[in-house]
Parts: sequence; structure tokens; C-alpha cells
Amino acid sequence: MFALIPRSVISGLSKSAIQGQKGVLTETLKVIKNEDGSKREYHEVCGDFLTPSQVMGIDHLRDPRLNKGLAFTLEERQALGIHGLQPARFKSQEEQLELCRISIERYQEDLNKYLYLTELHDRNEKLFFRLLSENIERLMPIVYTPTVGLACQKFGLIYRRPRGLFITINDVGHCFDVLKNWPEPNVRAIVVTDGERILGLGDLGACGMGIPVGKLALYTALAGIPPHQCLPIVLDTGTNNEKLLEDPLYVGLRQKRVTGKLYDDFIDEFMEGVVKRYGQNTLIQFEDFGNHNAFRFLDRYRDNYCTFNDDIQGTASVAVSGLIASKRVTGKKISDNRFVFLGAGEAAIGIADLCVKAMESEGISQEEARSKIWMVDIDGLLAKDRPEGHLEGHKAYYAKDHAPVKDFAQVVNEIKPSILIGASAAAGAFTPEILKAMASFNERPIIFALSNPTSKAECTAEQAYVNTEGRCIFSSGSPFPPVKFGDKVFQPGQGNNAYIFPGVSLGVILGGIHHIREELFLIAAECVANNVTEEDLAKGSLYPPLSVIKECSMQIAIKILDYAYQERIASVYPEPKDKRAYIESHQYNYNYEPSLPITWQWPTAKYIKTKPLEPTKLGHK
Ligand SMILES: NC(=O)C1=CN([C@@H]2O[C@H](COP(=O)(O)OP(=O)(O)OC[C@H]3O[C@@H](n4cnc5c(N)ncnc54)[C@H](OP(=O)(O)O)[C@@H]3O)[C@@H](O)[C@H]2O)C=CC1
Ligand SMILES: CC(=O)C(=O)O
Ligand SMILES: [Mg+2]
Repeated sequence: MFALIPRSVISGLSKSAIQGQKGVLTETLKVIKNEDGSKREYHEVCGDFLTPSQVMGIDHLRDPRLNKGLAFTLEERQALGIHGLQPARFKSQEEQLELCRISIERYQEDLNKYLYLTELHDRNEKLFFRLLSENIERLMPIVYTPTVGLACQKFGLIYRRPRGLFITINDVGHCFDVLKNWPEPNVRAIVVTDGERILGLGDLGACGMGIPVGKLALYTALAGIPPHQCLPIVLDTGTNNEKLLEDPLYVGLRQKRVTGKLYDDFIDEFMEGVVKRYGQNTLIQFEDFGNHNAFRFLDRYRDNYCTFNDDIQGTASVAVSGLIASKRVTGKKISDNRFVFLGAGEAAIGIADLCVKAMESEGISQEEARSKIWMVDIDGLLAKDRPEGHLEGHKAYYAKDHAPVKDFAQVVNEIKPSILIGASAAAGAFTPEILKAMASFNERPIIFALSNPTSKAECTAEQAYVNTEGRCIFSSGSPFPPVKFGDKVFQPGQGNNAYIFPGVSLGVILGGIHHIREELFLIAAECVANNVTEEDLAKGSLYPPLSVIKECSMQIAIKILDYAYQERIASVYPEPKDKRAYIESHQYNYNYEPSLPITWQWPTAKYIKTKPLEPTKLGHK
């Protein structure tokens, strides 16, 4: 048997860690060149030896990818040199999961539950992902919105161990070098933020790292994308948050945000660096950038990179999915509705644009579709002649020939919409009066309070049901508990892009799709809507329960692959015959597997217990 072991692995091992192996390490270093010009060094090994990925001794326990806690068998403990480093007890993964559940429940505060899960993630990756994946309804609100928002706000306080890559504006000219420091060679997906608009909490600078980390945890838990293929990144260009700049616990660059050409060149350099390091098919998800940058970068990069903006496109998809499902309750087509939006930013404009596409597919013109959508931003109704000046970009599409109106309630009362959508982070803006007005215009008003986290929602689920006599169809960005109204218990759905981005990314990665077309988000919306049962609708939800979100991701990925091969935008050939099986074969397995190398000769029990292990002839120090 002959193998190459990366030098980085060998140099981390002590002699005692490799004792007992029959293999011989030679001093010979083989140098292999990567595509990007960097080099990898390998030790040549001959004889029966551990596979290259094996790490021995205490390092095996300390590596979260390899650690199985007390699930290592006696043979594994012996062979890996960890015998005696743990108590005698053996515990299956199931028993460990039970302990995790008990441990989490002992914490009263959600932030402490978040910290427990972070520590588990750092300690035992498979256990973390199995726990999260099998308890998604219970744990998604902890690793994701709303608790992740609090974790970002307290980031400086709770920061313990590094996760993800921080590239700062001081690294201009060296983005690629910083990317090279990331230890994983096979990254397929990056979630990147510059921290300027973290949920509805505003500019949190480098503390925004919690968001890429949380989103990528869902890549694995909800779509099975292997964790080593996922890379969370913060581009730290400063912060304009005065409180953070003065906070001694702040861990980012202590300076105002860089803007203009320097900032743009930095983002360009980052994008180029990613392609140079990981290839042109690396998916780059933009997350929680400020509004003024989000649209620009989407337009600039969408045809040149494999990229999408989750806040614009993912959110649009989940909202349209809810509207597709709502047809089964109201009996109306999407184009039969009149919309009022509170907010005209990334989420709201994204939703409006995709609604227009959906209405066009129902047979009306783009102009007519846009005429049905009324939007309100911080200055009031998007009206052509409002005193604040000419409306630009996508806002202009929805500007109406109408006198300026500042008051949101006045807009609602005049337009009498059937659908009210909030994506403004203006907490409580859907007042009881506005909700009552919605109930007076419509038998079944649709009310989406999409702002995150919970503290920023335009109204609570309870307020929505109480003020519409239980007739509204409600969804929110962050979860609300069930609401009892009269003799009915409502379980509102969560209109959150988490239904969309894991599945879209799975399909894009496995199809080798170069550019992410808008159609993919309509496909995803339909997939999610198709999973809504009559029972879900009867409970008041336009979304399938979170417990089926993994199946939604799978179906989205399959449909995206179907589309990609049909449209010839896939680059992975041959086309898989059985797409589900193809996807499954690439998904992460969070169950423990045997930790011994295939070539390992199982010693007899007697040998393990009595015979001391012979030192191996090692050719390195
Ligand atoms: N449920 C989900 O999946 C998602 C939810 N969101 C949530 O949506 C919210 C907005 O995000 P995003 O669109 O990216 O942010 P943006 O900053 O891009 O947009 C916010 C919009 O709200 C407007 N606005 C702010 N305050 C008010 C107010 N008091 N009255 C009227 N309009 C107001 C802003 O006006 P102006 O344009 O004049 O500044 C802007 O148009 C956040 O809370 C975010 O967490 C976002 C993505 C996904
Ligand atoms: C969910 C999400 O992406 C946001 O609130 O920004
Ligand atoms: Mg976001």
C-alpha cells in the first residue's frame, strides 16, 4: 500500500500518535501544484497506514469533523491512540443527542442556547448537524432569526473561537492571500456580508458574522450541503454605528465605513479572489448588505459570477410562494389582488419584481402588473412628483401619478389593498386601525409582516388575528407561537427565505450552473407552495411546516436541475438519470461512521488489552 499524507497533517502529529502503525513515513516530500499556483506538500508513506485524512491521538478528539465523543469503540480508541483520554463509557449518537436535548432545555435564555449550540458545532460537527437537522422547528429560531440577531448584537461579548473569514479593507491588494488562509480546499458556497444591514437591526459591522454562519448552518441542516464546502465571510469595511465604534468589546475595524471607489474595488477584488481560489462555479450569496450596495452588486455581478442576493431574490421567492398558496384560500389569481408594501428596499422591491413576473405569467402585461403594486418608503408613498425628488432605480417602476402621501394609514385606506406586505423593520407599523381596515375591505385579507427579528415585525401574529376577527391569512419573517382566537388555534407560517436559499444553492452547485437566473426563484416558489397541504391552510399557514423544509430543498434542487439541463445552463455532464439519487449521493451524512482506516488490520481483543504497542519506525521528527 502506498499513500501520500499532507504535510500539514503529519506535522501536527506526535510520534506516539502514530505508534502501532506498520507504515513508514519517509522524509521525501512530494510537491504538487494547485491550479492557483500555490503548492501542497505531501509525505510519501508506504506500508499499511492510516488514510491521509486520519488525525491521531488527542488531535482526533479535538477536531470537530472527526470527534464522535464517547461513540468511539474500544478498537477505534486503541487504533487512534485516544484510549484512556475519555471515560470508559460508550455512548451511541442517539444517546448523545438525548443529552444535547436535556442540556439545551436547561438554559432559560435563548442566547445561552445559542452559545451551547455554537460550542457543540465547534466540538462535534456531526452531532451538531444531526441535532439541528432533526429538531429544526425547535432549533431554527436559535441558530437563525430571531436569536442570531441578538448573537450579532452581542458578538464582541460572546466571541470565543474563530468561525469564518474576516477580510478587511486593510487587506486591499491581498484578498486572495487571505482567502488562501482558509484551510478548506473545496469550498463550493460562500455567504458574504459587509454587516451594513443585519436583519432589521441596522449596521452591526463585523458583528454581522453571525448571519453568514447561521445561513450556512442551514445550507447543511436543510439541504445537506457538506459543511467543509461552506465558507462564511465578513468584509469588514468599517461601521457607521457610533455605539459600536465606542464599544470596547467591538471586534471589527474601529473606523467609519469606507465608500466610493475604494469600497467598490475591494468588492471586485474579493469576487476575483474567490474565483481564483475556488473556481468560477463557486456560489456567492450576498447577505445583509446595505440597500444602496445590494442592488448595484446584483446588477454588476449576476452575469459574471455565480451569485445571488438572498434579501432581494430569496425573499421574493418565499413571499411569492405564499401568494401562490393563498390562491387556494381566496380563490383569486395573484393578478386579481391590489398590493400595498411598507418598505421599498431590498426585500420589498425584490418581492414586487417577482410578483410582477408571476402576474405576467398569468397573462397580464408588465405595466398592468406594476400598476397593482403601491409602495411606501420612509418618505411616504412612491409618487412621481413627491417633494423629496425623483425616484430612481427599481423604485421608479412603482412610482404612481398620485399626490404625495406621508401617512401609511391614509395610503391603506385609500388604496384598499387585498395584500399588505411589511419589509421595513418598522416595528408595530401595522397598527390595530390598519389591520381592522384590511378586515373591512376583504373577507380574507393577506398580511405579511416579514421584518426580522421578531422585535422588528410590523405586527405580531396575535395582533393580526385579533384585529381581523381571525379572518386574515398571516405570515411573518420570524416565528410566532400559535394564537388561540375564539375556538380556533392558528399556526401562522414563517415567510422566510430559509425555505428557498438552501434548495436553490443545492441545485445550482450540483448542476454547475454559472449564472443564477430569476426563473430559478419562481421554480423554488412553486415547489414550496406545492408542499402546502389543506391541513396547513386550515391552520392558517401558507407554508409547509419547518419539519418538511428539507424535502422542499430537495424538490427545489431537483426542479432546478431539470430546468438547467433543459435550458442547457448546467455544466455537469452527463445529466444524472435519477436526480434525487444524484443529489443524495452528494449530501452530507451526519450519522457517525467507522473511524478506522479501511486498511487497518483489526487487532484481536487480546492484543488490545495486553500487548503494548510497538513504536513505529518514523522518518520524521
Ligand atoms: N422574511 C424574510 O425572509 C426577510 C426579511 N427581511 C427583513 O425585511 C426588513 C427590511 O430589509 P431590507 O428590505 O433588506 O432593508 P432595506 O434597508 O433595503 O429596506 C427597508 C425599507 O423600509 C423603508 N422604511 C424604513 N423605515 C420605514 C418607516 N418607518 N416607514 C416606511 N418605510 C420605512 C426604507 O425606506 P427608504 O427606502 O426610504 O430608506 C426602505 O425602503 C428587515 O427587517 C429584514 O430583516 C429581509 C430579507 C428577508
Ligand atoms: C431573513 C433575512 O435574510 C433577513 O432578515 O435579512
Ligand atoms: Mg438577510
